[in-house]
Amino acid sequence: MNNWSDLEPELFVELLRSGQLDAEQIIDVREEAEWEYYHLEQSSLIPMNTIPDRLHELAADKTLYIVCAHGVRSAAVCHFLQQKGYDSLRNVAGGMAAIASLYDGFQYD
Ligand SMILES: O=S(=O)([O-])[S-]
Repeated sequence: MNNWSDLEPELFVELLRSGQLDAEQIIDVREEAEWEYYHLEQSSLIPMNTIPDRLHELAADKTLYIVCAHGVRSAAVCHFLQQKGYDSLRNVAGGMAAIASLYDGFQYD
């Protein structure tokens, strides 16, 4: 059974705007260069390939919103974290490309 689900970017941006999410909850799993190109202030950069070594940095008691560029890597990370026992995970569908456009009209790619 899946312990994670996709979250539509519109709903994610609503949560973001309402100030309900903190940087500990928004995990950006892209690479550093992608992060430098565009990122959300209130997010944490933990590139996908570093996740296995950095599990201790992930809050186990909060819902985690996993983001990447388009939602592919983040889905893989959700799958991995589920196997590690995390049970409140959201894969933000469409990734930063969708979020950037909805949140501040930025054309990501
Ligand atoms: O970031 S991505 O894996 O969706 S291209």
